[in-house]
Amino acid sequence: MSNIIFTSPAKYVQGKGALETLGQNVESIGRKPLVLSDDVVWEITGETVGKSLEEKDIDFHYVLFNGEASLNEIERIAEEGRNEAADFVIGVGGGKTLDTAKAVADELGKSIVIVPSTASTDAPTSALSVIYNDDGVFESYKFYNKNPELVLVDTKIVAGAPPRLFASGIADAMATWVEARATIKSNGEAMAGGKTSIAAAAIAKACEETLFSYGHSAYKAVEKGLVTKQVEAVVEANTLLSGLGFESGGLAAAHAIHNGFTVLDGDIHHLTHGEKVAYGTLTQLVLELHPEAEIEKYISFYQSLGLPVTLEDMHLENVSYEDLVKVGKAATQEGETMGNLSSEVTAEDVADAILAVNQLSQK
Ligand SMILES: NC(=O)c1ccc[n+]([C@@H]2O[C@H](COP(=O)([O-])OP(=O)(O)OC[C@H]3O[C@@H](n4cnc5c(N)ncnc54)[C@H](O)[C@@H]3O)[C@@H](O)[C@H]2O)c1
Ligand SMILES: [Zn+2]
Repeated sequence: MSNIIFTSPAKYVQGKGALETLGQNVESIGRKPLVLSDDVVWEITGETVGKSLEEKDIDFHYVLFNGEASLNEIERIAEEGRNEAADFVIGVGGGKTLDTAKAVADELGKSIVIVPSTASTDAPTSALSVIYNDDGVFESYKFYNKNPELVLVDTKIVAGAPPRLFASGIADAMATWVEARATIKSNGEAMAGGKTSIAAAAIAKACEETLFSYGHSAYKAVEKGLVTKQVEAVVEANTLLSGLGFESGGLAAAHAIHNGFTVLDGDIHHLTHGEKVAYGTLTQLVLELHPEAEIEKYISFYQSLGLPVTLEDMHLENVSYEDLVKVGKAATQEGETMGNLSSEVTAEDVADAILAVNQLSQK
């Protein structure tokens, strides 16, 4: 019997204006960080990051992120880190920036500090990256020995990001309990490499409860750029609860189907990670034979957040059955987390369930 494994970052800080405390929170970690961020995010955060680090005499080297969490991009940035003798890495941005920053830190053998600029995924807390090829097709999960040293979330910045990203983070987080529950039921293994602890299960469950309670009002607040108590709760659910809950709780069909969707060409590539996960979650609920009323509760919640629940929403209204079987093949391939739902699910089962979600959502 394998062990229970629970893993987490050393420290999590969240609040309005938290970015101003970056310097004081990292001064014990190192003196010369490589800071990775794309141009959009750097425009929003660069001045505060710079000021906060300079206050503590921390001399940083900024590198512009090019947009894909690919092995080529990781190698390019790691090379800069070596040349600059960086002694730790700070990633500032969305999921792809953060995943790349984690991989760079691992290459350099240094600590990683994560500053999410959006609550769009549960990437911040985990000790893994999702790696794509340069064209954005899912390639693999890359695992590390250690979680981030620090995750620091400024809710003012996160709430100022496009509401679509916030809704995407809710979708990623809604998958957490659905997938952890399946992993527990099948006695599967979580991403952390062991069985699900009571702690991880409780966190995953609290994640879903928080989102059903406050997700919609938080989304409405973010549409107006407000940081309410509801927003704080949902940012915590999207980031901390979902992050701990998926990594130590387990992924199953929803994320395997998300990864499957990335093999398709076309407009689906313009959807966010969370949007594809939303449809994957509904597909998992169908595969699990949940009562219609239960699935409809998820569908209407997603609809209220502008998340995709039909094939048309997914830009797949003209998709062929063969292409859906391709998605199913990728989702059920050896090593995919579909095994945490059941090892008996076939590519055709996935294709049929994707179509069944579309039918349920038309009602
Ligand atoms: N490692 C993990 O544990 C894990 C978990 C979940 C998801 N992921 C990965 O995360 C990635 C998806 O991340 P994502 O959805 O954040 O997308 P992303 O990183 O591709 O893009 C985010 C976009 O939002 C913009 N942005 C970020 N903050 C902003 C702000 N405050 N204001 C305006 N624009 C802002 C960025 O410039 C960028 O264009 C996928 O690759 C997925 O596989 C990883
Ligand atoms: Zn995810």
